[in-house]
Amino acid sequence: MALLEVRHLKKTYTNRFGTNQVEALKDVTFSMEEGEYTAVMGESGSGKTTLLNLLASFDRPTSGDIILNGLPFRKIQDKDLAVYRRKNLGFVFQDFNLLDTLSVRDNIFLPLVLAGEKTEEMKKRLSPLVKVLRISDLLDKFPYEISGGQKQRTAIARALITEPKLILADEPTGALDSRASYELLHMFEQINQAGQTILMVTHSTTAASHAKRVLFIKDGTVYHQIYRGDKSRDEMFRKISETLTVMASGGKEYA
Ligand SMILES: Nc1ncnc2c1ncn2[C@@H]1O[C@H](COP(=O)(O)OP(=O)(O)OP(=O)(O)O)[C@@H](O)[C@H]1O
Repeated sequence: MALLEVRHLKKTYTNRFGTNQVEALKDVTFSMEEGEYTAVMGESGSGKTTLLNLLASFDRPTSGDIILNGLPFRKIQDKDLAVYRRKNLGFVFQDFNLLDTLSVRDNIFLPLVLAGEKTEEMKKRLSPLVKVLRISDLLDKFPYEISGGQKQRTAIARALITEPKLILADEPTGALDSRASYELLHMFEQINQAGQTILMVTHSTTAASHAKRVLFIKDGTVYHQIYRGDKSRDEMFRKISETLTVMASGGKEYA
């Protein structure tokens, strides 16, 4: 059984008066096995954020299904969604979303505090994580005292500490310089090699070339996908660039 199944997902936004409709997702179907690392790419307005919001259970689809670990989101009541999300999903955003009033340590602990986890368990999970992410020395600092790359690594620790089934990353390198981006992508690869399933939305061909698979969204549907297989990263980068060029020029080739 796949870890994540997305079936015929459709999302139509309607304005308040019901006079204007935008079909952001028309019919998106794909699945992800446990341990996969998938990047989602597509032009601006193609529906990537919409897809991520639905996968994050921040919004409900117009029709279609999202099934994580055998449980359709449809069956989860609105009042239970926040707890479900906290237990099963980890989030890494472009702008880190750390709280400036909390130390690095407390930012990382936050989802476990909200879940009522015991202090002992929180500490046990923290130490291996911060070692891998190289933020052990920063735990008593505050977000405004650390660099962008360090903030993003803190955000990754916060996402991983709940041991989520799936990490959803929205443009995680978007606010980082090239060195910090490289470090983050390297870290994602390490985390993935350790078994973590990751889905990352990105505009960056470099970022996507680190993933094991790239899904291309165009006009609200899955237009094409590339598997890394035994391709080198350079080769993967070239394939992604070619696909983006074909897509931008009307995209008949794969349609
Ligand atoms: N809340 C909303 N209400 C109405 N239309 C929306 C809403 N959110 C998105 N849309 C429309 O749905 C379509 C898909 O938007 P979406 O934000 O998912 O694209 P995207 O691929 O993430 O774009 P970008 O790369 O620029 O972030 C666009 O036409 C957008 O204008």
